[in-house]
Amino acid sequence: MSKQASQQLQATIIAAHGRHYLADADGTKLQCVTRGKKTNVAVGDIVHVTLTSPDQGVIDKIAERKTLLYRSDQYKSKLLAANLTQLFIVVATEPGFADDLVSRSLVAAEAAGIKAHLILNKTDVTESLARTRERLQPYASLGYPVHEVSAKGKPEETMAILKPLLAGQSSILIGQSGMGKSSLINLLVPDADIAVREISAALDTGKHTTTFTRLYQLPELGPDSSIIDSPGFQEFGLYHLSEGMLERAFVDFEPYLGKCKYYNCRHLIEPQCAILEAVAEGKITKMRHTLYGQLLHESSQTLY
Ligand SMILES: Nc1nc2c(ncn2[C@@H]2O[C@H](COP(=O)(O)OP(=O)(O)OP(=O)(O)O)[C@@H](O)[C@H]2O)c(=O)[nH]1
Ligand SMILES: [Zn+2]
Repeated sequence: MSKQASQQLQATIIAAHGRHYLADADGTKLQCVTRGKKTNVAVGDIVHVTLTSPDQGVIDKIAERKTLLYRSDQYKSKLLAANLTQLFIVVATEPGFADDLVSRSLVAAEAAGIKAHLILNKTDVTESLARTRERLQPYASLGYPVHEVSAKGKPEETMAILKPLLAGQSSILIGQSGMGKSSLINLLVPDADIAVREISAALDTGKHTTTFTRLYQLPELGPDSSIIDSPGFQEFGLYHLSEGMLERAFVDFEPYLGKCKYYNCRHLIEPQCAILEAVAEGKITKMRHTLYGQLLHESSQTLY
């Protein structure tokens, strides 16, 4: 009699907390750990798991990723999610949103090869609607779609707008705290709260915290439809982007790249720089160029 081979399964990582992961293998939830001290697994990863008990396993292999979204600080980069096809930045009429965070999210999406959209929530707050629309105009001009919704005021209309956008896609919602991200998730995933409690228990996060990224399948929108909810954050560090990646992640720079006098132009103070000329002519906004300069500076500060 041969010893029974330990069973291997393919699963999707649906939540991560430190080195503890929760994976979904055709509906069965598996608590997983990595071998050694590796923390290179992201929510959305397709993994091969060797079972150590009916609901526990070890991650042996990560399948090749289609995309990988990061953020980073000076010291390390952090995997946000794998295999995304699109990213939604949630902003609201109230409280006000930070342009810096929106712009950084757009740059991160471009660098990862992920389509980016904006969602303007709380359109029922009419006092600040016109002003917020105005603030979003520069992003719409860059070609990023802006979808107006009201999770609390018009839940059905909101669902009707979002569902077709999410069908067949792997999406992530990101945004600052208070924009209504949880309200949108609760509309799209009615039992999200229960799932969060289950995940917290399985990952032993200690309390019913929502400070972890988690993936929800959206089977009613067709196969391969899922949405990832990430904790609200106030910063989006992009220290990991190289200079070459940065200039390409600014869609508004595209028509001018390769047209500077110096092939290695950094577009900061160089003479006959096509980007600086476009800024002077108002074809690239000062806000975007300033952010580019800031990100270039950050990318030179990495300690890893
Ligand atoms: N007026 C109005 N308020 C909304 C709407 N959507 C959400 N809110 C409110 O905005 C507040 C924040 O909503 P949440 O869904 O908790 O926001 P969040 O972005 O998940 O915030 P965090 O949980 O802090 O990350 C709550 O008081 C919601 O009731 C909306 O469409 N209109
Ligand atoms: Zn230049």
